[in-house]
Amino acid sequence: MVMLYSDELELPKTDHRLWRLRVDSLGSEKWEYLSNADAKSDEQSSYVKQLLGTSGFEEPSPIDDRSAEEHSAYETAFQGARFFSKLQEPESGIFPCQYKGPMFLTVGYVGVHFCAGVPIPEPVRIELVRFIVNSAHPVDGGWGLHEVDKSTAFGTAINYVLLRLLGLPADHIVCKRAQKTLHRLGGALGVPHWGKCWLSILNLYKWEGVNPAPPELWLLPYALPIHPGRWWVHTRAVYQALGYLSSLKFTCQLTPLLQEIRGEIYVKPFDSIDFSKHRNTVCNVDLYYPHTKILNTANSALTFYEKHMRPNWLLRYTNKKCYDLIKKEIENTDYLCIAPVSMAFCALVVLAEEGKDSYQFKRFLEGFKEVLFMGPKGITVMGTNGAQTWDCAFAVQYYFVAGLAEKPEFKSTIESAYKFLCRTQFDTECVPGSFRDKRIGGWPFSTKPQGYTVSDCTAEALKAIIMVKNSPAFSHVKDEISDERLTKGIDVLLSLQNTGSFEYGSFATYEKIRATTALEKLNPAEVFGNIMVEFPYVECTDSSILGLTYFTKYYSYRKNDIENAIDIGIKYIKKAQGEDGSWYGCWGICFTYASMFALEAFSTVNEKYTNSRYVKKACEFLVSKQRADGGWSESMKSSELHTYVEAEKSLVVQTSWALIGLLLADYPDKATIDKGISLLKQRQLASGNWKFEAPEGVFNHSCAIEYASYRFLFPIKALGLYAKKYES
Ligand SMILES: CC(C)=CCC[C@@H](C)[C@H]1CC[C@@]2(C)C3=C(CC[C@]12C)[C@@]1(C)CC[C@H](O)C(C)(C)[C@@H]1CC3
Repeated sequence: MVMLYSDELELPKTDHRLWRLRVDSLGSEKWEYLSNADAKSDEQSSYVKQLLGTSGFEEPSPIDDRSAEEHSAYETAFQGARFFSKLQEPESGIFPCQYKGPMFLTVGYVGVHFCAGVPIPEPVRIELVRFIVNSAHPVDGGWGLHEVDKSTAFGTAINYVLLRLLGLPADHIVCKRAQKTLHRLGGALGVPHWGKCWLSILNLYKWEGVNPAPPELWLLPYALPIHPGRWWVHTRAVYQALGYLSSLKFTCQLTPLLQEIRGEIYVKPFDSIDFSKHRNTVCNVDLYYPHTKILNTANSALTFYEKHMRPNWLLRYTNKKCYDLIKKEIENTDYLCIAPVSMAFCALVVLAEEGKDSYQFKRFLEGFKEVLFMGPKGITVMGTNGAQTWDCAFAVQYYFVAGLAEKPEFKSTIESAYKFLCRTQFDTECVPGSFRDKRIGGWPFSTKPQGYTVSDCTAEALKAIIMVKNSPAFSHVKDEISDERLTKGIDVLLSLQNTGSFEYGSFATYEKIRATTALEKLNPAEVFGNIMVEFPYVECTDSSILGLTYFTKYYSYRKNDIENAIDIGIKYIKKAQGEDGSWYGCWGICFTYASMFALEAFSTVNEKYTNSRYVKKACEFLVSKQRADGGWSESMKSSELHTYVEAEKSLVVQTSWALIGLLLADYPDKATIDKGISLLKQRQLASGNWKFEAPEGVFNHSCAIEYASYRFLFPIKALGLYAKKYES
């Protein structure tokens, strides 16, 4: 076991044998801490034992005593699948994972509890502290936007405040180091917009120093491109609630503890600061997307309007409208809201409107349990309430690709993941007036109650389901979902393709692109890129094509529409290819991830290395990045800098992505592929596990996020494809 920083410091730790993960049939994941007595009659699941390293996890026995290199690719995939199947929660069918990385989400959970005066359960408090301490930068003791980032003012200020609110004294070594780093970065005045909002909510900053997020935007005619109903769903959701909170200058009561913290996070005395002068102060280290001139002008005008012109009646009217919209969001997502950032802001709005003892606020407190996730380093708030649908869809597909799905060892893994996918399809529409599209037939990224269709999640889930439905080995469950329901999925998918004036043929994430990307000029978040409107994403376009092409193999429903959609989708991908043959990926790291998806999409329309110049160029790009040890290793820096940057050493997931691309493209040089395959074999432990190496995912160009299942899913696929092609 690695010695964690929190252990070195002898910080309190809970008894990891007492944690249980409760998963319901719709995939909601909630951690519980039991008493010793209760724990005796309630065994930890296999997943939890493995994750927390408590005793009793039964590792698969080694294949035999030959060395890793001597095993075939098929045997390696098989062994990997044996391990991975043990991480499935058998009842629900999901593969839980601590979907962690971002370091700006826990403030939502702690902030809401603090504002409402609701105590955080002691075991959770202890583990929240551990997680933050264990994620501190090893050199300077600060925190960044995400776990593997350099220290920034945002990360350091917010996580410092959290540690203090969670009970760590200011003279604790962890706080002292962090404070020093924060001061070196100029103190909390330099935190970006969302950080300023949180600090203001916590009475540690003043709202007059925060750029406006006027709720009045909701009163504009929808025809205007700037109407928030046209923004990217996440930004829309965050600013809807923030508009309400900031316009009311929502803030919690000043306590002696807060007064102390006020004295710790700035480089000068709190009372001497004129906050109104710091709306645009952002620490250089934090800045990813600087303000445009037009944003600064708009902010100045709006600040003037809010201070001198906004009538009270108008504010009351707009906030009522905002609250109505928030209530709709709550109803559409069963209190989860689209993701934890907006969830916390919405919880505060509900606290303000309905009070701490209301049913609605209590539901939020319950809902928060679903985004907290325990791990060996402690507890953190995840990027979403999990990655359930996404991981199940891949698991089902890749076991099939590798020829494993129908093996007796794995039939129950596939059956329960498939049933989960069938249960997760949307069967209700959103409340009218929510600015949401039709969703019946679609699939989410996480769970059905979360309620948001994602294009590629719909496509990948559809594909996985069709595989099971058409496999004779699973004929007994083929009626779990009707063909008609699949056609509804197709309807949703087709409805998501951009066929208007924006980025013809592409797919975005949750909705069609609703306004020009020029709106990005008004991006106020400072630390993220591409957040204002939906964008054409190559990965989403590729996955959607995969779903559509696979569907046409078995069904003739809307044949012409689908063929046309595939055709314009492929054309879009060709147009989006970079000079060097690669594509920039937005949700995985980075050029390797996107190039794999593109090559897979091409392969389904029979464009391969020998007959397509696009494919040939993409293969050449990938091959040019192979390292001497046969592996690939793209770094998170690629996503930030938009140019290929290599990490220190070859990585299992990166290597798998590159290999999958090359294998599906029928890249002719087997020796190149062999070298990559042997790296995957060597990196596998005898149990079938592959060690976690580096975050695999990313969002908004700047924030890394971990997909814990990828280190199994993609090697299994790569090895399986190889075995099918080269091993008889
Ligand atoms: C800027 C804000 C609001 C931050 C909160 C975090 C969310 C925006 C992130 C966390 C997880 C996240 C990266 C996700 C996605 C969108 C943005 C999310 C929800 C999607 C659904 C986009 C489409 C992708 O292909 C894929 C399905 C992989 C991801 C999954 C996670």
